[in-house]
Amino acid sequence: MTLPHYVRLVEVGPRDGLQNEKQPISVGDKVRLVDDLTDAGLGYIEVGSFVSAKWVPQMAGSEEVFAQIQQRAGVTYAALTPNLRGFESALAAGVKEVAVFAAASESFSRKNINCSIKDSLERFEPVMQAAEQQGIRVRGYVSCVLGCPYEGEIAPEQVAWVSKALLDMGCYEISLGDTIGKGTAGATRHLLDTVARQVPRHKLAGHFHDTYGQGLSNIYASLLEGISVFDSSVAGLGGCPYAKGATGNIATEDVVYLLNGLGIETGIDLHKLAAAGQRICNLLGKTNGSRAASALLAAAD
Ligand SMILES: CC(C)(COP(=O)([O-])OP(=O)([O-])OC[C@H]1O[C@@H](n2cnc3c(N)ncnc32)[C@H](O)[C@@H]1OP(=O)([O-])[O-])[C@@H](O)C(=O)NCCC(=O)NCCSC(=O)C[C@@](C)(O)CC(=O)[O-]
Repeated sequence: MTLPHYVRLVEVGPRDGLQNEKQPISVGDKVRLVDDLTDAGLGYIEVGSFVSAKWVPQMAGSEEVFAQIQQRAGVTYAALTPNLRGFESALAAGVKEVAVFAAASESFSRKNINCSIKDSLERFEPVMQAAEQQGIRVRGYVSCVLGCPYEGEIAPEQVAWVSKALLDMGCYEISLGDTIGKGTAGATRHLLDTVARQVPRHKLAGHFHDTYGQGLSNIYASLLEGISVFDSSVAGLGGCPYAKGATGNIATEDVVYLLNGLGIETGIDLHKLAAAGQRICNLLGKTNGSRAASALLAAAD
């Protein structure tokens, strides 16, 4: 398998990265992060989510964040919407692309969005219809594709089934989430091989959390399987409120460093990205989760 010439990165730091933070983060600080990421050359930024503030308090204020960010032409600024109410709020905030999120695990689905997988797909139907009417593209997420914090192993066939359901519903791309970061390169290849029988590879994206330190190798395994879209989080921020112990996504800086080494184009300025990641880490009082950024910043001192 030849590697792709271009990889599209979906920056999920402002959403997946910040949603799990315990301390309050001001709208201004979220806006600054998104603007820094735009300036670093990210072409797709998941800015926030329109979910219940009781469930995920940190995402309250997404409307204000959308109102205040400096949107650059050609960059996609997206939001998560779990139901029609969320979609309508996103629309009112001027959001041009949304994502719905399902799970391959029944238990995780109930913990995360308080309903079964089947009910979640039914909830997404009106979102899909409204989005089509408004000309808004919808991305689909599937969580727990390489393991569930409540059920353990998840059959790849189950992931394929949920992914196909989202595709058939109208999602233009399906992001496969290793929510607990337990997957290995071997498991990733096996998963992709199974899912690709139901969903074409060019419609799949990889969303790897780095809990077990396997994120980069899972991305490389996915590249070998013909996947060219990856979600990542600046400075490796994040976790999942419904997956105990899960760390952030693989750090965007580390992915860019990997891709640069493979001669794969991303259009991202690694130095600006590293500075953006360090700025938000300083603000949160966190250690930078990107090895590449930490090394670059230390070398520049
Ligand atoms: C889906 C619901 C709302 C169902 O929540 P529910 O309690 O089943 O639904 P409900 O309709 O009974 O609503 C409960 C309350 O929420 C309100 N509500 C209802 N909808 C909305 C909305 N859109 N925006 C704001 N408020 C809303 C509604 O008005 C009501 O308010 P109350 O009457 O109690 O004051 C809830 O479970 C929820 O918000 N869950 C959030 C889950 C979440 O954001 N999880 C993290 C993102 S997913 C993720 O991180 C995984 C991913 C994508 O990164 C991939 C991976 O790594 O695996």
